Amino acid sequence: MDDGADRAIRLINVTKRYPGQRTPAVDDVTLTIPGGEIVVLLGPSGSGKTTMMRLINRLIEPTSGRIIVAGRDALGLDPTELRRHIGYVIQNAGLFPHMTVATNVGLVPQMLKWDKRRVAGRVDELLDLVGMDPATFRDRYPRELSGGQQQRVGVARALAADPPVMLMDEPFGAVDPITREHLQDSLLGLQEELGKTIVFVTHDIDEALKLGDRIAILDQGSRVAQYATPLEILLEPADAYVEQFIGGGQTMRLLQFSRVADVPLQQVPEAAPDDDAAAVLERIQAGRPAFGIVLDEARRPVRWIHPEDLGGVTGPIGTRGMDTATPIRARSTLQQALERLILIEHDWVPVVGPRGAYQGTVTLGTLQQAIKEMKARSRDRRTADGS
Ligand SMILES: Nc1ncnc2c1ncn2[C@@H]1O[C@H](COP(=O)(O)OP(=O)(O)OP(=O)(O)O)[C@@H](O)[C@H]1O
Repeated sequence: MDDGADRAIRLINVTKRYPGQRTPAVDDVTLTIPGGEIVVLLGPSGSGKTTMMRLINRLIEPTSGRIIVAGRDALGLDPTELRRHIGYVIQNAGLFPHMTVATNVGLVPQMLKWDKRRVAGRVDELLDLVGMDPATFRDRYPRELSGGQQQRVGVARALAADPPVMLMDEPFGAVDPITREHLQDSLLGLQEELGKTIVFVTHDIDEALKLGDRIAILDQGSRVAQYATPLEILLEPADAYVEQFIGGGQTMRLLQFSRVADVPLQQVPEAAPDDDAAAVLERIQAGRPAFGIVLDEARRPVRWIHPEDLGGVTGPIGTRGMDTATPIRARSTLQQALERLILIEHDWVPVVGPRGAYQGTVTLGTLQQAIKEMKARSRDRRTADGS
């Protein structure tokens, strides 16, 4: 069974002291990055994040300590061999300006002496994967691309030899906020498909919360102030340093990255257009507030239905009721649910899962309750720990 252990990265008592520097850039750091996860290194300027990345792919050597990549001692491997197992993406993509997109993306396969046709096939496949049409983009030069497109090409290049490990050093730091969101979403989509071990460096707490399966919050010398899931960091910051990093707005952040799928949804009576009006009326009258949802034969939400829609009606309910408007997906964040609730006329939104099938309903009350419970659980845990 693959539990990710063979793709993990381990830093064991790693120290890096640059020549002539009084304090080490990385000071006795021990950290395990589990295989198949996105681990975000979050820390202020100068905390040694880039140094850690460069140590992992052996662009620089540690002063002391051990680094294990995918089960092998990185220091015992030939650096070129090691870098074949590690994709590296940096800010501004680091594309070679005098090479076309195709040449940039195909660099590593070419180095590995793949034949021309295989390289070309792989380049097109990768451009597709990062959402760029190969026919449009393969012969362009980096200067003929937007910043976001350059980043996508940078990601494609890093994925070229299908490395199990990806190091991403502020890859989206230099693009506008909207492009940045798109790039983050497409990274999450890619990761769902590829399951790489990804180390991702950022200054931005929101980016860290959105992307990280775990986040390592670093202080000077890469001291690990806290290493935990986004939820744990928000609910139980380890110390004042971490608290200051999270800043205010803890509740907004909980809404921002918690998913609708993770909270208990309200269940309301369900009906089909063929159901008998009197029977449906009886079922929905019992609820508080009294309403139900009409689903089509694929369980997709169609209409909300209230007692006043059904008074005196005989036979099937047919098209009575009010359109549900667009449902939200279970994968949406609570913040997206809140935004939808504020924008629409009624106070509830249907939630759908795969193939648009109805799963439950979200209301302002659902959101309020979910946040209260998250906070209470964390308080209880802290009390139980005696901390
Ligand atoms: N080649 C070098 N020679 C000497 N000192 C260096 C070198 N590279 C980095 N440093 C120092 O090591 C420390 C950590 O630098 P590093 O670039 O790893 O930090 P960082 O967390 O990535 O910062 P930023 O977020 O600003 O990129 C800094 O104090 C920096 O000045």
